[in-house]
Amino acid sequence: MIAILGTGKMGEALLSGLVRAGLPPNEIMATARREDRAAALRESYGVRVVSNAEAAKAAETIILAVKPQDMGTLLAEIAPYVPADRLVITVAAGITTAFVESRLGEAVPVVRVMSNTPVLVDEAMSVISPGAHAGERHLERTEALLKPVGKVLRIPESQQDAATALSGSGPAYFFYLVEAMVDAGILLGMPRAAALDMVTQSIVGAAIMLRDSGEHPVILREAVTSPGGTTIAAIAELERHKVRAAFLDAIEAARDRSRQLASG
Ligand SMILES: NC(=O)C1=CN([C@@H]2O[C@H](COP(=O)(O)OP(=O)(O)OC[C@H]3O[C@@H](n4cnc5c(N)ncnc54)[C@H](OP(=O)(O)O)[C@@H]3O)[C@@H](O)[C@H]2O)C=CC1
Ligand SMILES: O=C(O)[C@@H]1CCC=N1
Repeated sequence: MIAILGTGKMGEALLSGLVRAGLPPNEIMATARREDRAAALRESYGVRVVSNAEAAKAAETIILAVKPQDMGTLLAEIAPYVPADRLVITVAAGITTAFVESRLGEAVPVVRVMSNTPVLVDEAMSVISPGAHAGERHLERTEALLKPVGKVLRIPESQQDAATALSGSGPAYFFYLVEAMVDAGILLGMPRAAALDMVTQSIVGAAIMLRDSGEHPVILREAVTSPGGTTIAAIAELERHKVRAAFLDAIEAARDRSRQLASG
């Protein structure tokens, strides 16, 4: 039995992935804070929505998917019901395995995961790190859960905040870029729907080339950038506005915010 505690956006994305991967709904439990949310989850996935205590008691694998700010309260609630033979997976930004271990009060195996919302289309990037009491079999169990919904990479926990900033938040940067490019299309007089189509297909095409060609992004960009042409005119403006420096600063700010989150 697998339980997802705090089934919001990320918890539901993981839940839907488990169901798509063929896990029977009667082997999944979910928890929610509001009854309307609980009813919606029951209705959409056919899973049992129960209390946190009930889920913690019954599940061999417990996935903690509340916001970092709610993690202390949730852990205090479930601590009496989590013996050391369980696997606890935390997907919250900034929450360390040590934070979870210290509150569960037993030698509970904890694996920290940072995934992202493309889990909804089986294209997640999930990075995983073991806590003090988690071994190879716990990592393998975590990988088995996450591999059907995307790519999984093991990283040292010291890199989790950076990974949160890069791939956890990453999809938001691309959506933001798409918004900005569509606005540019509107500025140039393009209908919104056509602009969105053009930008979306360009980002999908570019992403697939990047993933499947094995080429470095610089080579791929250079192939688009004709001497004296249109692309270099745009790139000159991006450089003038220090877009690369903005990305470096932005992702560093996200990493710093991830580090702060465990302290509320
Ligand atoms: N969104 C994303 O792209 C990603 C999010 N994450 C991580 O996932 C976690 C959840 O984020 P996200 O899904 O965006 O946030 P949400 O607010 O959508 O999800 C959290 C859910 O937990 C519920 N909740 C809070 N406390 C309890 C409790 N004690 N018992 C039961 N349910 C509870 C909330 O209920 P209510 O609706 O009533 O507030 C909410 O539905 C965070 O820790 C975040 O860092 C990680 C990677 C990507
Ligand atoms: O914005 C956040 O805090 C979460 C963590 C990574 C993506 N979303």
